[in-house]
Amino acid sequence: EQQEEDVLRELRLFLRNVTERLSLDRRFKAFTKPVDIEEVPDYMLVIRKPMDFSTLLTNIDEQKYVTVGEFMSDAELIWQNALEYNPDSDPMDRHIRHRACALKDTVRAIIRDELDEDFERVCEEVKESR
Ligand SMILES: CC(=O)c1csc(NC(=O)C2C[NH2+]C2)n1
Repeated sequence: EQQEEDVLRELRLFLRNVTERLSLDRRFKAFTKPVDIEEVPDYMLVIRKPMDFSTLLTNIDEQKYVTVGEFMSDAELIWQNALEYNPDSDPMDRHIRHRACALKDTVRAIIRDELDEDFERVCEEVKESR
């Protein structure tokens, strides 16, 4: 009913705000768009489920996420994929792993500081009722 639509609209506003703030952070530039196959041809062979901020925003607008937990499952792919694709000791791999770890800690801190537990509980109840 209407109250449910109000809750999901507020969720989308929160998730868009978080994702847009991450997209503006220069440390996370490598994560803003899907990896370019021309530049990194073997990426799709190694990474089964690519994810990036622009895809998160599209998913939000397509109302894919009913809870913050569902959003986090996709958001976590961004740093998990980067750690998987860049395992070596060479400086470039270490650099992107450092940024992936910074992204993980940044997202977790934002959710801890800015998501009201009661709000997420209401979203979970909407999800269970569907
Ligand atoms: C988004 C992401 O994880 C990414 C984009 S390029 C890249 N890694 C490299 O280009 C090479 C450095 N060792 C492989 N990782």
